[in-house]
Amino acid sequence: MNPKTSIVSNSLHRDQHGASVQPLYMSTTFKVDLKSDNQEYDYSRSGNPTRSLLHKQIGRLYGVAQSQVHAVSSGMTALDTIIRGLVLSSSSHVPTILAGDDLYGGSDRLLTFLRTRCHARTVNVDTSDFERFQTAFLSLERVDCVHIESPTNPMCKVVDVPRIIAFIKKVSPQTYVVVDNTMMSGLLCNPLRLGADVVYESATKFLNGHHDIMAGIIVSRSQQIADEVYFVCNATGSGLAPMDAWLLIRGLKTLHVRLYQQQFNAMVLAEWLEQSCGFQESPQAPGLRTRYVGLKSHPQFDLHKSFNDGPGAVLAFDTGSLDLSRRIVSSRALKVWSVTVSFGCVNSLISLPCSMSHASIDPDVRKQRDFPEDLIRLCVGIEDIVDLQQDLLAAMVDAGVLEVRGDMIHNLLNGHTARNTIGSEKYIQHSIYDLFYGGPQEKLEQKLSHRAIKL
Ligand SMILES: Cc1ncc(COP(=O)(O)O)c(C=O)c1O
Ligand SMILES: N[C@@H](CCSC[C@H](N)C(=O)O)C(=O)O
Repeated sequence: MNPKTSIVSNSLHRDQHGASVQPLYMSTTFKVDLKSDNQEYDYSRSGNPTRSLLHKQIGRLYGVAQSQVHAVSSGMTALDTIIRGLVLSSSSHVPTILAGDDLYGGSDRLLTFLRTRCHARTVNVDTSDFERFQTAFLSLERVDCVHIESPTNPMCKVVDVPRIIAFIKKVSPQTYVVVDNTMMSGLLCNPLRLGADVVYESATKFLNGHHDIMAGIIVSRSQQIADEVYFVCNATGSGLAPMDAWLLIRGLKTLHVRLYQQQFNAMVLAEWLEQSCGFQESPQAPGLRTRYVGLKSHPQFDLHKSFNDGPGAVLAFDTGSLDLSRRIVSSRALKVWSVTVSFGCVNSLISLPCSMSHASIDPDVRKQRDFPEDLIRLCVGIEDIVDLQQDLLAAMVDAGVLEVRGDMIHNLLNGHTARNTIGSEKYIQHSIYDLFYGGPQEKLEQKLSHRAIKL
């Protein structure tokens, strides 16, 4: 069964009263039957039925057994749990982690903490450049864990996940490959199928989608790895609270419709930023560059498409000037876009990573890693696309990025610019169908007719 169907299904649980919606077990303790030697629950740190239902649902998303899934209190807790369980537990040598050089600021902070305070060795390399990655890997005596994230947050670089995994499995099968799949979610990419050992997500993002809980999920390739992960969850008490697990189960049911609309909006915005909104001719913003893996102009568009089922809904653009970027993000003209960290939510968010989500990376380190300080990140929600375009355009006009000529402002305020020059419905549809199915709508229909089940 396709996960789009199974994660909505009510067959997740068998409630004694036949409740259609999953029950919430808001209980710390469970009565112990001393005569039974296989009682599932005694204490919620060790296990809770609502959390177990969530494990089952995530298992359906990733195609693994419920026992290979663990839900924890945040995405960072997920990474911490994996590292404690699989990397730091080795006492015979200095644990070594090889990670990317464009990764979420909090992950970088945790790896830096391990290096500076916990005697671990962490090395960063541009994982989107396979040759550089390979050289870095081979120069290290022993690597316990390779940590990858694709597309990277926030620069949207693509890592050749299948190639890296194949290489590691060949030259160093004992090295764990850990993938942060937050930017894609299990619906768009399943790194376990590509051979990863452990996949985790900040479920705070797409999986939940409503910015009302913090959560992380860890999915293990084998039961042996899952048992190591479970040991740490139980020992440290990092398991997700029942109410949050319940909310996450609910959020997951709409994952695919949210993601579809979010990607649709992101596709249109990215193409518009790149081609139609007049940036190229803008003398005020000569350094403008759009970064989105859904754009054919992205240098790794084909690579991304080869192992993912969609482009996701995070894009970014450089303006060429930090001052200009600050003016856009802080513009009072922004009414729909909210200046907020995070992504994957139904609401659209705009941010300046250098002073928000990635501020915890030392400015000198950001410089060494060519982190563009003027980068603006857009995390696209499910709102009406024209409202999103108009709002952004108004902020750019306000910030002085775009020159307003003639009737442009009139058109802008009346929505004509957005509808007419950005795209008729047809244009919009083509862009998303093109990406997902490799051709315009007519071809899609042909393809669908072949795929349809003959009744
Ligand atoms: C790619 C990525 N991984 C992990 C995390 C950590 O997740 P959380 O905030 O749920 O701890 C975040 C954001 O916070 C993220 O963007
Ligand atoms: N102040 C927070 C910032 C969280 S950023 C959250 C998210 N991953 C993103 O990329 O926007 C911190 O210090 O962690």
